[in-house]
Amino acid sequence: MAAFTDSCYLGFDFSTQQLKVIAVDENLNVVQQSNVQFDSELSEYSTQGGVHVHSDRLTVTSPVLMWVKALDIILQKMKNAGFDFSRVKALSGSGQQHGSVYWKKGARQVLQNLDAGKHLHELLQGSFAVLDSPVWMDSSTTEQCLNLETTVGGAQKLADITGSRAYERFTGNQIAKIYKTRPEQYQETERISLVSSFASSLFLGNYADVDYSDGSGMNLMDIFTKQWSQQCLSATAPQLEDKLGTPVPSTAVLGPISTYFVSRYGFPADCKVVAFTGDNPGSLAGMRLQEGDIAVSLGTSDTVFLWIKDPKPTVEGHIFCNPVDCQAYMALICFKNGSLTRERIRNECAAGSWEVFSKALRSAPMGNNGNIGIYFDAMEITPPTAGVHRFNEQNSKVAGFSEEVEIRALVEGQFLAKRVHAEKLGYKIIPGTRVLATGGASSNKDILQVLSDVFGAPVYTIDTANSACLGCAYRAMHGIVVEKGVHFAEVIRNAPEPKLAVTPTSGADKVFEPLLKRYAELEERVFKESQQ
Ligand SMILES: Nc1ncnc2c1ncn2[C@@H]1O[C@H](COP(=O)(O)OP(=O)(O)O)[C@@H](O)[C@H]1O
Ligand SMILES: O=C(CO)[C@@H](O)[C@H](O)COP(=O)(O)O
Repeated sequence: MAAFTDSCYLGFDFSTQQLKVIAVDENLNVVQQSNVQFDSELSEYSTQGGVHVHSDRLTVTSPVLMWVKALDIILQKMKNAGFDFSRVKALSGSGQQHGSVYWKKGARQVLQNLDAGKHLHELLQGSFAVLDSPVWMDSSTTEQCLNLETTVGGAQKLADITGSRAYERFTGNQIAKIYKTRPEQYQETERISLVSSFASSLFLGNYADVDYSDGSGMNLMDIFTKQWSQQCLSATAPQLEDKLGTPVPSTAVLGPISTYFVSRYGFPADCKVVAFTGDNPGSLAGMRLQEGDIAVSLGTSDTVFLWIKDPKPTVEGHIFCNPVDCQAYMALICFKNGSLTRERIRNECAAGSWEVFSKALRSAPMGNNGNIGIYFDAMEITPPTAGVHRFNEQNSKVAGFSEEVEIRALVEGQFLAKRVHAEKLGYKIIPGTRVLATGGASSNKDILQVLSDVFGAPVYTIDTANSACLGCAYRAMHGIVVEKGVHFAEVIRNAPEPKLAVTPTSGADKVFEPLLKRYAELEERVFKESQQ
């Protein structure tokens, strides 16, 4: 029997639609979970899906004070539930990737002198030079992307340095836009954080450095030297290095928790804050990904990611530094039209019910009688194009599908896209490949069945869909022993293994092989037509 132990570790996730937290004990058992939904529990900020989409349909931001208030609320909820904060030895966390926070001159001092009698959102009201933080859904910085690529010598050259060609949502391009369109606010900015390092700054009571893994999503850091690229910094905005701090290993202990949390919630004074990272890197840690596995995250965005040793950056997809092993990397492809598009089709074709949606998935045949759909409600990232496109089995465009066909076309199309783009980057599904699914939609077995059929591989899940939180609770635990040279894998050796959720339906490979080819051709056609 596992030994009883009182200590525990917290992992937070500041994701797109909500703030979540998980506590694990020394035996890696989850002992507490909580969350705060931005739209419903912080309705005063009027977000939809956690964000504000601006009138140009390209600019997407979130109110930074909403995230601060969410932290006040979640800690209060834990306190009300009787959670004993004095047990917390270390904490870490993650944030939606690429988003940026602009701290106003003087904010460091405010962070260092927080009055434990007041809420954080009251204390930090005047601490941000930009109140609406650009987030990963933003695609308004094409001009800045072109400028950056031209300055460094092209898209591939930029990918060779930073792991990615210029992407609109990447933080450097967002900073360049702020500098150009709001120069006074840029001048007023003392420090720029990612959502992840902003969140760790709150716990630290000081500016926290950006970690290598989330820092790889900025188009500013050299992923091989793990330092800022001077060429990229100077192409982005003046005095930028001063505002960014220094990148640190994702395993770094940043310091003890701020006295604010000690006095207000009863955290121990020596509770350690371990560097926060991106939500996808956090999930990589939580899912116990092994080489050869493919992770599919079905959160607000859909992402596909892998653990890799020898990165070869290209102009499609991203290479990030690995969050748990400084020698390794992770490859990632991001799809913007994930859960929110599934929700739209659910609302239009399944009376707003996931059960009805699932029933429709089960009743339409695998392969959907050759009907294929591409549903890019918002400007997609992979590939960068927008619009809804439906094709019948002869590849002719059709105006609409029946409700059942529409639902299956959406889910099959989303997974065909994932496999097509992963294979384009050279990833092969081989016997023994495991697909590890996570994120909100991974709780839906009928969606996972389609994933398994399209990938021709078994799909595994872990007990919680919040793998980023879990991974960060594990990372917090690792932070305590990392200086002794203990590897992450050793720390999580006794964590529960992912469990088999579904296996491919017999005959799925024959159905999907031709569809993969057709999907790739149709998507290419849609993309080319959009460029004319
Ligand atoms: N049963 C379900 N079937 C399909 N999707 C679901 C189901 N339950 C939740 N979801 C989706 O999960 C999404 C939230 O996933 P989550 O990983 O928590 O997102 P994020 O971390 O980006 O905030 C919701 O937008 C919702 O569409
Ligand atoms: O942009 C990316 C990854 O590059 C997104 O995956 C964001 O990190 C948002 O994550 P979710 O809130 O959808 O989990």
